[in-house]
Amino acid sequence: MRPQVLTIAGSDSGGGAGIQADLKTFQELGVFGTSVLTAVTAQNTRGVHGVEAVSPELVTQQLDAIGSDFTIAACKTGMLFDAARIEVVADGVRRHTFNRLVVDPVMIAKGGASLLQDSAVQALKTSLLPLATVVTPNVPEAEVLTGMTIRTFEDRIKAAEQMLAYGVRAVILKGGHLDGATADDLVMTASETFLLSAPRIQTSDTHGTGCTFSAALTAELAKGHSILEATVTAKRFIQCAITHGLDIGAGHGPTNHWAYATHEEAGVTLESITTNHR
Ligand SMILES: Nc1ncnc2c1ncn2[C@@H]1O[C@H](COP(=O)(O)OP(=O)(O)O)[C@@H](O)[C@H]1O
Ligand SMILES: Cc1ncc(COP(=O)(O)OP(=O)(O)O)c(N)n1
Repeated sequence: MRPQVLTIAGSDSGGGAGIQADLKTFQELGVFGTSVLTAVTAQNTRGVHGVEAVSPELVTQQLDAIGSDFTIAACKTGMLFDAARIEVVADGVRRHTFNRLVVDPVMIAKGGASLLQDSAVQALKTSLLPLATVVTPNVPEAEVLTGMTIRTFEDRIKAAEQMLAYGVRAVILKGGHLDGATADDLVMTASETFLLSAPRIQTSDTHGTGCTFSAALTAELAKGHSILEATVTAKRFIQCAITHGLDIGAGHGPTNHWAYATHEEAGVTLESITTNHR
């Protein structure tokens, strides 16, 4: 039987991010995708033009519909909108024992639109992160979660250590927003730290990179792979998807969810890092 997975996220009408990116990624990686919608955005490659949240009651009904009928091998969260939705999602994850949980702490879209209310950050930290197997912040999201300014490599290590202390099993601090010839993601568990790197692709077509990466990670965890194995495959998936972009729309275009199946991936490396933490 195919592993069944769940994404709890917002809809991107443009199809490059959110629920749509997650389901395309699940399909490409051979797992059966289900979804719980938290919000609907009117969105295209140019930006977010409108947002409306789904009621907490309907979020709960969706979670219960999935949890009572499917065997969810892994689950991810994306856009959660506000503290009320975070609380019902955390409650549903607990009640239905969705054990392998990837939290992509989506806060701001590439165009600058807010996808999470500022007042929801505390709920994210105290209600959802303690349930998470992996949290996958980009640098601005990690700054909000830790209250730190992240500039140097040391800052990234300290921020990841702080986020581990929120109760997650692993932190992937993504480097898409940094400069440099490579896009480097810091991967930290309680016992090990790694730098996962790939050549940085010069493109503005990076809409939905974070959603796609976390969905690929979720799919691979659902297949029973370790956090590290799943992370490496997710990096390969997103590297192919960015490298072979689709040039759709006039703004930040979507990545190519088909590319992993049809192209060789080149250049992903994993390096063990020695740090002072346990
Ligand atoms: N231009 C790029 N070239 C190669 N990899 C990239 C590029 N931009 C982002 N990535 C990678 O895509 C994944 C998502 O990261 P990021 O873009 O930082 O997330 P988000 O979409 O949440 O801001 C990470 O593995 C990151 O290193
Ligand atoms: C509905 C919805 N969810 C999430 C995002 C953000 O996606 P992300 O992968 O972080 O990509 P960018 O916004 O950085 O392109 C979104 N835009 N919409």
